[in-house]
Amino acid sequence: MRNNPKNTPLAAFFGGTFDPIHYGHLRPVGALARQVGLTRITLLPNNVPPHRPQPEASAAQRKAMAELAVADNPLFDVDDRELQRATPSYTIDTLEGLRRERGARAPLAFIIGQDSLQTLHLWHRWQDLLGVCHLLVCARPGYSDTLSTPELRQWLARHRAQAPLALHQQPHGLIYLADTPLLAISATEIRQRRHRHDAVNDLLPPAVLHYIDTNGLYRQA
Ligand SMILES: Nc1ncnc2c1ncn2[C@@H]1O[C@H](COP(=O)(O)OP(=O)(O)OP(=O)(O)O)[C@@H](O)[C@H]1O
Ligand SMILES: O=C(O)c1ccc[n+]([C@@H]2O[C@H](COP(=O)([O-])O)[C@@H](O)[C@H]2O)c1
Repeated sequence: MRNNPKNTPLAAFFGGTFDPIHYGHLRPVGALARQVGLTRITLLPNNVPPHRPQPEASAAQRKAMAELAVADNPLFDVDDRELQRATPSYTIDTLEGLRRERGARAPLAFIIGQDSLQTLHLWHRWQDLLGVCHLLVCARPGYSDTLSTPELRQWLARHRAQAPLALHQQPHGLIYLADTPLLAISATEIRQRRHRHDAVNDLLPPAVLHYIDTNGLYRQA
């Protein structure tokens, strides 16, 4: 594995449907940034999520909510490249594009929650992901640390990083399971609460809630 001779900072991308973005996204990745020493997390809202029903909010609305959620936080920015493609937002395609832009030696990471790790073997070309990036995994309540298939368990054991330092030294190839706070929040629950006209203000940033209200989002079941 080639190392990182120029000490390029580890770039971390956090993909999601973000329908809508909520504290269950933002708080674990904030803790992850402190643990790993990330100076920038780039949110990557997807256009056509590969393995789930299509979002209720439009791509433009989900992007706008992501931007509002992080407007006051210099740790984050938003990259809308997946919104430019009408085809399914396969993560490997996006990461290969980022790798081409950044060169072979720059350290690159993709952030997922524990639920995504459990189903990673269903992703398009999942076995190629570590050839392009590291995977940083946030804990999520209700999803076990033990992976669902023997294949995934062996793959994790082969690639697991015990400490964050190696993530900065190698350009790709490691999986880091971070000890992040557990937040039992999902976008599904937020949409359902809105459909029932129940409050959601404790679950997402006020600017996002204001946008949801102003645009009448998540009112039709
Ligand atoms: N509460 C949470 N804790 C940790 N990770 C989370 C949490 N919510 C979402 N994630 C992670 O964030 C990424 C994007 O998630 P997504 O936008 O699908 O949110 P979601 O709340 O799971 O949405 P939905 O309920 O619509 O499926 C995924 O990798 C997911 O694992
Ligand atoms: O590449 C794939 O096959 C793939 C399958 C499922 C999810 N993903 C990506 O994983 C991220 C989290 O997905 P989701 O559905 O939980 O929002 C988001 O960036 C998706 O585009 C990617």
